[in-house]
Amino acid sequence: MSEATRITVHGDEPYDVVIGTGILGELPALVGGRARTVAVVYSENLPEIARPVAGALEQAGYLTHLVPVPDGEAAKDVTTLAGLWSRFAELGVTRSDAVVGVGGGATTDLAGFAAASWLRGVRCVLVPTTLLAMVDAAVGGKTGINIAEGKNLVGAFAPPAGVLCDLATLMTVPHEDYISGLAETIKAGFIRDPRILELVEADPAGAARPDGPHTRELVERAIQVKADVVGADLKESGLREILNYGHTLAHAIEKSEDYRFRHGHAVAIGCVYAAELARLDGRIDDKLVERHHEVFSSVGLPTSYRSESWDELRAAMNVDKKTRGATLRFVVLDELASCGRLAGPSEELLRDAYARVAR
Ligand SMILES: NC(=O)c1ccc[n+]([C@@H]2O[C@H](COP(=O)([O-])OP(=O)(O)OC[C@H]3O[C@@H](n4cnc5c(N)ncnc54)[C@H](O)[C@@H]3O)[C@@H](O)[C@H]2O)c1
Ligand SMILES: O=C(O)C(=O)C[C@@H](O)[C@H](O)[C@H](O)COP(=O)(O)O
Ligand SMILES: [Zn+2]
Repeated sequence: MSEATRITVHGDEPYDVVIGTGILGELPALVGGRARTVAVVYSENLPEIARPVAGALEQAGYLTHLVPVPDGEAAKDVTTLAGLWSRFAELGVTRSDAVVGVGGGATTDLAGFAAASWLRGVRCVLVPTTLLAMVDAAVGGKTGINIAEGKNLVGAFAPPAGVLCDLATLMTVPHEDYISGLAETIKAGFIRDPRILELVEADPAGAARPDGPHTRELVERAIQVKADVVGADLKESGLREILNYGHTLAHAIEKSEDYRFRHGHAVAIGCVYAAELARLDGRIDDKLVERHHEVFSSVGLPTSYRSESWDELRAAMNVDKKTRGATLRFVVLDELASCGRLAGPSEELLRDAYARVAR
């Protein structure tokens, strides 16, 4: 057990992200005293993590029910969501009760939306178990599911009541899923906290392991970036868009690949693409673009992607949530840790930048 760090996310209803090792004992306080019944929604892949979570709640006196959902991205669909609503009805989850979501970002996105939509909103505490979910998905209140037309197109802004990041759970995360989370961590470095980039660059192999020397600092720094941004702009009216760096192409790749492509891997490619766009638009120099290629590839993330159809990928980008009317908008860097927007880029620019990542 290690001493926990608390990062408060400010806003109308502030909440804490609690970070440490062996800190399950902190969970009941996050769930709070009002709830009696707690539905623990967890990925069916993770019973060994979900059972102790439920145990800690039972010990604290809650009537606790384990509610498994299919693993990973496949669970972020309307059928699974409807199944959760029915289960909550059976279990008698009332407005004063709570949902606890346990798993990677797919599970926390789903559990968060199920809680936000059940009875128009019940208390939700998230226990992220992947690096990606800790540094990004579980913090900030974006919840939702995918539909055939695009990624996360149905959902709600519904901040959790608390987030518990037990770093011990990271030890069993498959390597490819771990580095997928590193992509969002590195993204936070480019948009806001370059110290993250320095830590990764100094020891890429260490950064790519959950027991690396700087894991906790990387997690805390990335969560701090997310907390600062969503605390200032929950509903993405401006600043929050920077967290979407790399995501315009990333979500198009995920959709084209039927959501069987890891989110972080797509984000790494998307960030390189955004850097290439910024270079072609005269905003950043070759060195900063090369830094993107190097830092992502140093930890084993992809920096190139060739689609069978550029037209399909290009069309998929239109449903990006930053699009306004017919105007596609990208988050780009004007310099390191300073973001601008590229609105309505020409088709030629989009294709030229793509040629540089399709190598
Ligand atoms: N809401 C947001 O702000 C936000 C931010 C970033 C990403 N996301 C979403 O998060 C999702 C990606 O999350 P992810 O990368 O965590 O993927 P994921 O949830 O699919 O989990 C990846 C895999 O890791 C396994 N796993 C999880 N924890 C484990 C553990 N401790 N030990 C062993 N295996 C474990 C899961 O069973 C799964 O097979 C995407 O749907 C993405 O859109 C949301
Ligand atoms: O929190 C945000 O805001 C983000 O954009 C973080 C992203 O990493 C995340 O993948 C998010 O789910 C994307 O949101 P979307 O609105 O583009 O679906
Ligand atoms: Zn993301």
